[in-house]
Amino acid sequence: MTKHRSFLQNLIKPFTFNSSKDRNEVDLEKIAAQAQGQREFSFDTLVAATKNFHHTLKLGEGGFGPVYKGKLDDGREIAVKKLSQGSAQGTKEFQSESKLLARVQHRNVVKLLGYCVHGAEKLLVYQYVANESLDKLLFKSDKREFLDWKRRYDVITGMAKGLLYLHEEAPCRIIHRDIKASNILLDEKWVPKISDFGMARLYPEDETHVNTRVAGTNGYMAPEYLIHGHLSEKADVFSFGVVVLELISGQKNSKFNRDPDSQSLPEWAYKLYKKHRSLEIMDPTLESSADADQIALCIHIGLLCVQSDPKSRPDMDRVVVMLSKKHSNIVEEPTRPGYSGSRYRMPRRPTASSSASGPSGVSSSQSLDSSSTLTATTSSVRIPRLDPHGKRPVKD
Ligand SMILES: Nc1ncnc2c1ncn2[C@@H]1O[C@H](COP(=O)(O)OP(=O)(O)OP(=O)(O)O)[C@@H](O)[C@H]1O
Repeated sequence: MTKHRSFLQNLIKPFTFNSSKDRNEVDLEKIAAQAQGQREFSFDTLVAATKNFHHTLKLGEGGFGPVYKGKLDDGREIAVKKLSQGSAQGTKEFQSESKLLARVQHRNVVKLLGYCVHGAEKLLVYQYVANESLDKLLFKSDKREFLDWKRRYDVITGMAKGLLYLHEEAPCRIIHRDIKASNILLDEKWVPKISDFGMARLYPEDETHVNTRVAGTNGYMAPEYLIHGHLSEKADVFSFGVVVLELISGQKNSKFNRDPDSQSLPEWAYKLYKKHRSLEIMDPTLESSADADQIALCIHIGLLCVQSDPKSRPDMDRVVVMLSKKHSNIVEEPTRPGYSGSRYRMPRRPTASSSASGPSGVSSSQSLDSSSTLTATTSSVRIPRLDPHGKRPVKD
């Protein structure tokens, strides 16, 4: 029996602690709990950090609300997003989703430091990313030269790795839903960081918001999401492909006008690809830094990503593998690109009563025909009218 007991004690030994170790254990738990608690910021902390949300600290305003720059007492710079009230989520869900999203950690994804709930207000606190967003660099002629080919290639590979992480490796499955040049931020070392991730989880079934963003993000939306609301990782793959083609051409898809015979940047790139002239889409400012093989490879990958049929598009895992190749010796051949909503405007007609898109809501019906152009059908998708910036429904 004694023998038996000492055997048991030996067995348990590694799992028992003396009193000082016990204390350490308690301390560690406390620290962990505090760290966890830090994910919840008090409103006062954010008021102090942003000088009461001073207008001079406003970084901009997106579809989810205004974003302010701030500085915490410990010196960390932050970006605070005040969410618009449209969230369908209650406080509890918002808190648990935000906690989960705060565990998302990747070099190519903006870090969510935490959140704050103050009465009806909900706020998200991000790490501050010093350089501008990709759209501000790429589509402004005086800034484009900062983006030589190496930097653009690094943005492409970084975005691909960040998206792969969100789709397959993060603590929860994250479809971004809004990959576009303005949601790629560059840090002081030009490392690309995907911002605004997790909005599909925080605004899960908010039709109004989804529709606002569908309309507000013309040029990047996968056709099946734009038209039928089908959201999957492949919708992100499509948007990624558009950004790749924008990075190479310096052309904004939603304002595409380089070729009167092409409705969009992907279509233009596809036509040239078919004639073995794909390099002609290259931004002239890249001439001195270009690596022709790498650019051809990226155009090929971009075209695979923007294919009309989501099933034909590669997943991000495959994209990362393809990007690591030296030459464009990929076996997959791209088929026609899907239409991403840049040139076609659906005929608008006012709805009788539209709680989803507000009094100005319009109902349009669309589908893709075999060549991926928009045609009218009886299925209904609500598309609100846009303001000149394409962000919000316009009140009639
Ligand atoms: N973490 C951050 N660090 C630095 N600037 C940021 C950060 N997050 C957002 N910004 C800036 O704040 C502004 C608003 O960003 P936000 O993502 O809300 O909107 P957007 O990308 O312009 O539009 P949308 O809501 O349609 O995506 C942008 O200029 C963006 O560059």
